[in-house]
Amino acid sequence: MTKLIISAADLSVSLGSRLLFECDELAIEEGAFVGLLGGNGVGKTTFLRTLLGLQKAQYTTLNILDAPCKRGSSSISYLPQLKAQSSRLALCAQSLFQTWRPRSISAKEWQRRIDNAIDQVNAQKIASQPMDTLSGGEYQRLMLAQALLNEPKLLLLDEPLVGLDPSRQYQLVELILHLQQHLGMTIICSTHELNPFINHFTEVLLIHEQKLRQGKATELLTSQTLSELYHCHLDVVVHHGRQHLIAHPDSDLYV
Ligand SMILES: Nc1ncnc2c1ncn2[C@@H]1O[C@H](COP(=O)(O)OP(=O)(O)OP(=O)(O)O)[C@@H](O)[C@H]1O
Repeated sequence: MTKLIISAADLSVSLGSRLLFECDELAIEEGAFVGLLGGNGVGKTTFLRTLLGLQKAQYTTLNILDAPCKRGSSSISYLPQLKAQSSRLALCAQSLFQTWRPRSISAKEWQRRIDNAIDQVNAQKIASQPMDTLSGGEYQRLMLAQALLNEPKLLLLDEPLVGLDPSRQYQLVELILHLQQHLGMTIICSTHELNPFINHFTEVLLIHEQKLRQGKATELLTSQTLSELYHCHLDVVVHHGRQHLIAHPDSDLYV
């Protein structure tokens, strides 16, 4: 039987008196590649923060990696959403990553992990450059390297493709697939950029009308479900054996 990485029951998350989302049951299996989808402001980042133990939530069960959800698990890594002016650091990534060595890991082992993570995101050339001089896409690649330093079992990605050109987007998707398929990581990825991912998600979480819903990618990544989710006419079409999402902005909006 496949192991569950996340299991939750009766989960609900509110900010003050405002309910963001709730769900009866959630079960994410080890090795899944999960797309976390929903319109702006529905609570995707808040859901990821909930898994990290950073956001207060109500639940009867919320287990992650066989233990009750808690803050600071070294088996979970998080790549936050890139925001303008994210970096004011004059340090380069190599030096910055050195400062994050946990006491339990030797300097030699940590340096091996740093080199490995930087190699994985193909960022050797920019790892010695001050972080505040990097382009948005370069910065994002190094932040992904940072998320790999702990060799996590669960990787949470919040809009990882923002700021990347189309070629870099597809390269990053290839890297994420490598982490999932060859290193066995379970990955939850919030995104508004569906086309680079649509053929690869195995599972989908939708946040819509304050409900968090889970399903197989084949069941939920359909024209109807996505059109309802984003309140506009979207078609999932197959071209050369691959799915693509096409928007029809001039058609009547769904309400
Ligand atoms: N600290 C906070 N205080 C008050 N409201 C907050 C706080 N953090 C988030 N919110 C609100 O909670 C809602 C959910 O925010 P969240 O960032 O989780 O949405 P999201 O689905 O990730 O959005 P987007 O797709 O735009 O990134 C938003 O309306 C946001 O304004």
